[in-house]
Amino acid sequence: MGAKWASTFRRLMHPSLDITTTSPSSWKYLSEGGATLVFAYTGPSDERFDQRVLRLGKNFTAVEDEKSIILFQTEIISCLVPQKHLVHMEAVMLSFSWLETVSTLCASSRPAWRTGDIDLKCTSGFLAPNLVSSPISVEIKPKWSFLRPGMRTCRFCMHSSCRGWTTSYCPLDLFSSSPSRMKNALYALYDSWTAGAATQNNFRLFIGGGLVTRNDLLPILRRLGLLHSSIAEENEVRELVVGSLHASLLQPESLTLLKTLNRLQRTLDGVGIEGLASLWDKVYLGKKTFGEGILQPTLNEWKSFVNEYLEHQNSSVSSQAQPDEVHLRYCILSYLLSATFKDCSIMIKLPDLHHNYSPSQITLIDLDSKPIQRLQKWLEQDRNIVYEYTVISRQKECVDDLDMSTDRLYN
Ligand SMILES: O=P(O)(O)O[C@@H]1[C@@H](OP(=O)(O)O)[C@H](OP(=O)(O)O)[C@H](O)[C@H](OP(=O)(O)O)[C@H]1OP(=O)(O)O
Ligand SMILES: Nc1ncnc2c1ncn2[C@@H]1O[C@H](COP(=O)(O)OP(=O)(O)OP(=O)(O)O)[C@@H](O)[C@H]1O
Repeated sequence: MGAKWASTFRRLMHPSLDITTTSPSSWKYLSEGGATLVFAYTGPSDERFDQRVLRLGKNFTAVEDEKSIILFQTEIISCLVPQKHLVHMEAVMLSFSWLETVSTLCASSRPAWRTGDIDLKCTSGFLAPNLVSSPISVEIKPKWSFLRPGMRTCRFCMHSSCRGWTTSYCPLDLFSSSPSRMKNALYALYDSWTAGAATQNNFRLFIGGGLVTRNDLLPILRRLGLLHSSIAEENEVRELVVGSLHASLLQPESLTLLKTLNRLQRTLDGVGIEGLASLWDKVYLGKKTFGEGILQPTLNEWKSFVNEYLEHQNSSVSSQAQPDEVHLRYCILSYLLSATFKDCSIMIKLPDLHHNYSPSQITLIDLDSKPIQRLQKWLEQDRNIVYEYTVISRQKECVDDLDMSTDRLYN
């Protein structure tokens, strides 16, 4: 056991911060996803909590415990993504009654369509830096950034069409490194956000530390003095937000991060879910259904996997092609990790709306490991998406500029 790992582990097993010493009302509901709820600290100044968020797991979801989540990020994800684009997380102690009060207090702030509640039985949660405490921050959940071999339409565009979403956002534009295509992607994200599709979660705007809707946007920008008095039209605000975001994503650091995310998603996807299912059949010869009896990887297994993956990446040696259990396990872990990167979000702190030159900050969040039991769900989901999409008469052609030649692993 390395010294760094041992000290991380000790801190995780014995979180020193007891959050129940703060008032539950000091934690303001900020946002949520399918598996967690996130609260911002708004209580009396306290250096342990100022500018921090608390992330709490939901019940009825297969979320790993906080210690495993943190170790997965500090020991595994940090080998693949530069630390400057990751949040530092810290475990904190919780109690049933404290969580119960937080749950009651936040009920009216949550979107009606979101299911699940705080898991009251959790004894620890985690703190992370508040990435939306600056005047303006944007969250983009970019989703799958590459075209699967043999496909003409990307997974996101097929999926949104099947869900009846009206959006022209295509992740391949966002990841293209082409300024004009990236700008189109940002306009598309912004426009579907202003169209008010509540369940579309690819774009969120935070102003003054809170989530805003299209209706709040102008008044809040004015109230916080973030808008020149000459700006009166919503369309002008659209130009300012997209322009500022565009400038921020065109900075070398942002472009490199987008390339890294694209390459991780693409290379870890490996043989794809169909390829994985057929590899499974070759190994088990019909004796086990896809994913049956499979165990969540341990931290050590993840470490070995990442080492092997990085070796293959740097030497361009492809993984062993024999259909044996070891190779199958490698491909499964690879796919599982790709699922994490396909579902993460990018948080961008914008300096302001009127100056596009100041440095912004770009961070990846939601890099938890996915439950291995989802393999069968992913197979069925992808088959359904492709099946439903193939009956559509006017299929979209997404453009994937695969150019990995200039994109080296950062480490
Ligand atoms: O399957 P997808 O692509 O729809 O992704 C799910 C997301 O749906 P989305 O397409 O972003 O609306 C879904 O997001 P929402 O709950 O819709 O915001 C979750 O992120 C889900 O992962 P988890 O349950 O939090 O581990 C995601 O599930 P996984 O595919 O990561 O298992
Ligand atoms: N460090 C942070 N600072 C500010 N806001 C955050 C932070 N971490 C998460 N959030 C907000 O909370 C939301 C939920 O967090 P997160 O994406 O980690 O949860 P999740 O349940 O795993 O999401 P999903 O269902 O999309 O996988 C994010 O979409 C974001 O809006």
